[in-house]
Amino acid sequence: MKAAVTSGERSPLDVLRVAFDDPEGVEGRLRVTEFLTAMPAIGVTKRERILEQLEISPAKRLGGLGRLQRRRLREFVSAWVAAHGGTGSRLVVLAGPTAVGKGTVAGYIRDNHPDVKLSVSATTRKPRPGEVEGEHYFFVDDAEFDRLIAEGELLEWATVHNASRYGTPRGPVDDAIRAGSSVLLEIDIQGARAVREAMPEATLIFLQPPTWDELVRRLVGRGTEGPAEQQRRLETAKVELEAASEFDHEVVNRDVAEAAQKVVDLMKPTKPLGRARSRP
Ligand SMILES: Nc1nc2c(ncn2[C@@H]2O[C@H](COP(=O)(O)OP(=O)(O)O)[C@@H](O)[C@H]2O)c(=O)[nH]1
Ligand SMILES: Nc1ncnc2c1ncn2[C@@H]1O[C@H](COP(=O)(O)OP(=O)(O)O)[C@@H](O)[C@H]1O
Repeated sequence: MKAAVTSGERSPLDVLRVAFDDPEGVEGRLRVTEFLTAMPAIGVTKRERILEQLEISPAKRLGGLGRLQRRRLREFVSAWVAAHGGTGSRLVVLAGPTAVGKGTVAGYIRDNHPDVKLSVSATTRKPRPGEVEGEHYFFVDDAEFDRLIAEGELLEWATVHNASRYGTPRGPVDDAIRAGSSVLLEIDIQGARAVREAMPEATLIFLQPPTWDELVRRLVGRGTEGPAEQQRRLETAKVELEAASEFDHEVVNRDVAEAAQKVVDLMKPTKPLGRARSRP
């Protein structure tokens, strides 16, 4: 059974992805105990402490873990792999309601955290003043966007605000992850859901406004939409706010620099577990 976990160049994160995708498959039927013991530098004693810390019963199989247990195990494995010479790189998605400040926070990270890689999306919308080709977006026409979809070159794509299409080029993301870097995708809620489907080990962050009134103020204050479009986007925002519970983390965008720092901190592989938490 060990082969299922460490066969060839497959990382433990790949094994988790396969197990969660197909709970009845070989990897899905692996006991968590077998999976952990096959990882570098984890013996039986340490394994018991880890399972206690993760609050996972030793009898559990990978495919039988609940959503929170899967997330805790994925985060642990990502940190453990990073600490033991693996890549531990992370795909992180930043999404949230329109006008919450995703673009502003992502832009702040691009300008102030040069160590963080940001995915540059393809879009069919026209560039705005100050937007630079290949930095803010790859501006393409509909025919080119259709080609990107047809050739499987997009990790995900969506039509946003019933208008333009936006999509995440797969190549640069795969290259960065393979190189051991973490990558930040600033995309809409639909895109976040698609990434969750395609790459369950991705970390999803929901950017929250401090209050609804502040969100309205930012949308109106931005001045990029007329009253009718603003109203339509506010209706969409109400629905988008309900998606927060599908995300792994929430960050309130009260102050841009503070929110940016919280996102960057969430991109770092979590430290391997410390002392076992005393049970309440
Ligand atoms: N699904 C998806 N959404 C994206 C992508 N890139 C940007 N978006 C989203 O598209 C929306 C519109 O972005 P943009 O036109 O830059 O700015 P906005 O109209 O001022 O919000 C924002 O919610 C972005 O998060 C992408 O690659 N995929
Ligand atoms: N923390 C913040 N405090 C006040 N205004 C903000 C903050 N973050 C963003 N904004 C403003 O809110 C508006 C919407 O931000 P934007 O980044 O375009 O949102 P999104 O990309 O989520 O649609 C912009 O005018 C931006 O300057």
